[in-house]
Amino acid sequence: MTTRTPLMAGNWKMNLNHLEAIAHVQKLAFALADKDYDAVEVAVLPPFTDLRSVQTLVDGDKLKIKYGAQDISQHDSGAYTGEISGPMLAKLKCTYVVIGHSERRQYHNETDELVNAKVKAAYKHGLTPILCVGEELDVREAGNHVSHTLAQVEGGLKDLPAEQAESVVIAYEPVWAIGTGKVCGAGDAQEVCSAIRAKVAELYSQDLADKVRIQYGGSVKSGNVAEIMGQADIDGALVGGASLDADEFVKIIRFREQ
Ligand SMILES: O=C(CO)COP(=O)(O)O
Repeated sequence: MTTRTPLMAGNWKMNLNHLEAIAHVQKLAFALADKDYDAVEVAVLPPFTDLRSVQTLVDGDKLKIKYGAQDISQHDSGAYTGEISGPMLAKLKCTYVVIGHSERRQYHNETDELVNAKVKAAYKHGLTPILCVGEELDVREAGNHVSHTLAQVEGGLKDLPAEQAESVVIAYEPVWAIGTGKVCGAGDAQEVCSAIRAKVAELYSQDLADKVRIQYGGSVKSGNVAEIMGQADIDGALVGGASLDADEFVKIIRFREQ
């Protein structure tokens, strides 16, 4: 059985300017410094405009905190006003990039085809995708949450070679649980996450599927993280709102101490 290091990632969404980002990462680093947190990988996912500042801080102070972006263009360069490319993110030494977040699917009409192109663009430039999948409320109420989510997994990973797929992070984020305070029950989240792992095994192999980290996201807080992390197929959390409060995010990172 492969041991997967949990990944606790803070998706800041469109919050914190670059000065606030510096203060926030310093606070996190300070709070995490007194104890070893090697057993958990920690990442922040700030807006693009903060990345250079976060990089300078992480590099300068040799912090173990990793960072990444919230989106990537499928193109390497060219006339794509407002877009940010893989080479630009790689130059900033980003480790991760969020791809296909439900807010981008919803407000920017991102399709599985585009998400798949972005996943490939990330790997082309040495970035690890955090591929977001998950159903809307009506889909869950109709009982189609598993098939809907698995179709997104299959679409996002289409034609991706095994050497790349084995390092992908998949974030299961039921849309109805994002920012609503309605956390998906741990058992319900496990049901979908185990189905995601089975789908990855079907697409590649059981061995590869055992290496892939699957996160849960949607109203994760210090009060519910331990139960979520207690599930066999949940290897971390993608945290929105609660990651903007450094003390709360540190409690989430230290879920084992609860
Ligand atoms: O969308 C999310 C993380 O990507 C979850 O957001 P909340 O934790 O604010 O519900």
